[in-house]
Amino acid sequence: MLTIKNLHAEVEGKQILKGINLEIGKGETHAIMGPNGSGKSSLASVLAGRDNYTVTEGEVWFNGKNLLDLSPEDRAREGVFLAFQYPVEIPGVSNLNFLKTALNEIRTYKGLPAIEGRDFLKLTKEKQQLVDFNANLMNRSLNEGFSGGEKKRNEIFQLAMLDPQLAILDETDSGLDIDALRIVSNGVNKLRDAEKSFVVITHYQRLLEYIVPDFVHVLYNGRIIKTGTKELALELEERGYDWLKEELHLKEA
Ligand SMILES: Nc1ncnc2c1ncn2[C@@H]1O[C@H](COP(=O)(O)OP(=O)(O)OP(=O)(O)O)[C@@H](O)[C@H]1O
Repeated sequence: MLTIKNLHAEVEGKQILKGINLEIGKGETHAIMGPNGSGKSSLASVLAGRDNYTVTEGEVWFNGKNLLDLSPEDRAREGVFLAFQYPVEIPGVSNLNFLKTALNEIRTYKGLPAIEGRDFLKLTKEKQQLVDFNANLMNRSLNEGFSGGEKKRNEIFQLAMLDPQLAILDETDSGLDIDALRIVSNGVNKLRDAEKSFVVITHYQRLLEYIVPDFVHVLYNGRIIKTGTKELALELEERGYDWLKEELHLKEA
């Protein structure tokens, strides 16, 4: 479903991604770990199409389409979803209106009619219960005044509502209390199925005890330097990243 080949990207003239290769199959969950500044969020941004990044080399294919040729909006309509590390507040736009507009954009793109008000409310209730999202937050302005954890939980609610094929979760666990971490992880697990793929960016192995990945990749200085299974995350938690640099004879970033 997603193939990344030799992806290089820069921001403000600085090379950040230096040859990423990654293959994500349908229904798979991949975790991306790596030291601060290694390029994890940059990879998420490039996949979502943030315009301050310039792709200088490489290819990204999503379900047979050249993702890099598509606008950020069309990537979202095609089924790529990014849960932000720092979700933005949009005062004056209610959470529900935002979701209805986004959902209808996707439906129109797929040639489907706009969702009926009644069906939308039914879907909202169903998904709100599925991911255990506080109903009171749904009518408020999008993320305005939400606590850090509420914003992260809202990202998962949006994910449930929009039902993308590929969800990229950028440090969704940061800022969550212990209960919220479990709730958010349960929400993600309920959304996992044979058709949907997840890329989970995290610093902590703890999250991967809840959302068990099929693969764990280590991103270092703009490249994936090691791939393993969930045991690799455990090893990183115990040993940090320095041993890997030594093992692979890598220079400092
Ligand atoms: N707009 C920008 N201008 C200049 N440098 C940038 C910009 N955005 C990102 N960078 C740099 O790109 C590098 C990679 O950043 P990125 O946020 O992708 O790392 P990360 O692996 O997600 O880090 P963290 O774990 O700290 O979130 C960093 O050195 C960062 O300073």
